[in-house]
Amino acid sequence: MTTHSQQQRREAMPGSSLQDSLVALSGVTKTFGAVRALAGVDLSVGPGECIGLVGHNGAGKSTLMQILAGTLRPTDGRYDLGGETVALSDVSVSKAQGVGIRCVFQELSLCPNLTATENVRVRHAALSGFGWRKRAAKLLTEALDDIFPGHGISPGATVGDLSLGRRQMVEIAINFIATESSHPRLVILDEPTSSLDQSVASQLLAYARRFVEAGGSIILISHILGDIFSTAGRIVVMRDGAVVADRPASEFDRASLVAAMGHVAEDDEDEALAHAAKARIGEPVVIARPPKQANGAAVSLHRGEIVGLAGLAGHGQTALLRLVQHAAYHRSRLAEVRGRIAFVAGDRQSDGVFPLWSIGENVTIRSLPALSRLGFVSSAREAAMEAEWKDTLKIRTPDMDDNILTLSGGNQQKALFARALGSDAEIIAMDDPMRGVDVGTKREVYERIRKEAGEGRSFLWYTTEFDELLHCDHVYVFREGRIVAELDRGELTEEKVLQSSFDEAAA
Ligand SMILES: Nc1ncnc2c1ncn2[C@@H]1O[C@H](COP(=O)(O)OP(=O)(O)OP(=O)(O)O)[C@@H](O)[C@H]1O
Repeated sequence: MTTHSQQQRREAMPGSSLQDSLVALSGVTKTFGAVRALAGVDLSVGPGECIGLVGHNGAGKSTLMQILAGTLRPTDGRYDLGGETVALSDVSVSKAQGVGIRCVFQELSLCPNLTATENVRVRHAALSGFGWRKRAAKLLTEALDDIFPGHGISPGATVGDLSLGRRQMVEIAINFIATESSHPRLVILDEPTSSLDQSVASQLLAYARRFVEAGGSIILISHILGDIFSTAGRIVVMRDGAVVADRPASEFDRASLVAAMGHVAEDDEDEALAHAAKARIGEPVVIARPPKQANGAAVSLHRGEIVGLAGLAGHGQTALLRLVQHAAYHRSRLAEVRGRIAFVAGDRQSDGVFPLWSIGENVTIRSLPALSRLGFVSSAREAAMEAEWKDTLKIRTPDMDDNILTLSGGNQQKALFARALGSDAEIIAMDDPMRGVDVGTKREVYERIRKEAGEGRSFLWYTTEFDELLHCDHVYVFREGRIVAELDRGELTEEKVLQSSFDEAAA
């Protein structure tokens, strides 16, 4: 832990207190043009440590990790690897990898047109020569078996054909592979559970604990505070580019951690839990039957309702949302949609963000007809909409004209929310949209969804987080592409959802 007194000692005896650490940063700053992403950060990581790194969207967590992993150079400060100071101009991925630092980034970095085995080869150059394919496949399968028992992933599968969750599992496994020339000593996991369903996420966190017990180090970034508390021995809190707390996890509870991040402590949780399911009145605005459903069951959504789609990831929920979206514009024998619909993508990289456009353009694109007069888009109205949503969802940027990719991951997701919520759509379909969104913003979005549902908007919401289902009026649990249970708000429990998700007989 980098306490104040350690800091003073470090200043008195340069380098001495850093010698035991695998990697240590002091006074590190990073600027991107006018944006100061890091404002003098100290962080050291020793062997056998699991550090939970938390903070609001745009606090600087990913930037800090990119510096640790050598993919970004600090603007200023000091960078020590294995007790040796590295000149800032020499900070590089190969130097960091040389001491065993690996990073699983938030935006997946596998090559989609290669197989999982070939991606292992890309990451581990040592796997070359005769028989590399066999060796790489074996190492990958062993790592997957160790971390995600029962994963069902074939090493010969093309990555682009795998679900987002499975791609994430391959990416994680690749980073834990040890070869003759390289062993993982510090693995950075930047929101690793955001695309995994709960049972797979638990496997990963259990593996992380075993890795740390065996002397390895982990930095875990997550907005799911339960993940942090169950896994980290030490918690580092970042706010506006600075570390504002760095203490043993046992010294925090949920409320003090949320407060340290700068969010208002939550006291309104019960409000969500207490609300009763809305009575279903009139005709549904959406009715959709999964293609594999044999018994006639269908998802129905009424005006002003929040309907949740639950179950393990990849069991047909996203496919149903796509079916509904398609049916809004084309005739379909499986789905009927009465009303304008907007979609909030979960896989923002491939489905949501227009990467060459500005933040503002990404927000307003769905609303251009409403912002136009006599066929011309009014730039004043466009700017007003951008300003309103920047403020409402606290999108952290100095300028909405900046490219969308300059935003942190969570802030990109907020822009997608703004696009849908700010549009004139009567129905909002959401594909596990809260991935990577910080605790404070999530609460504001939940509140907004409930308020808008109260005013008549309808929400069809696929989520992998059980707590989010508590905001729904009705929940449909999916398994193997079919609806296997329908639960009213009053009868919803985590146990029932899990039971239906796994129960063979239920199908
Ligand atoms: N390439 C870039 N160009 C301009 N600004 C950037 C760039 N990368 C990051 N930033 C800015 O740096 C700040 C920190 O971003 P960072 O991604 O580190 O945040 P984070 O804490 O990881 O957020 P999240 O929880 O949303 O992932 C943000 O204001 C972001 O907009």
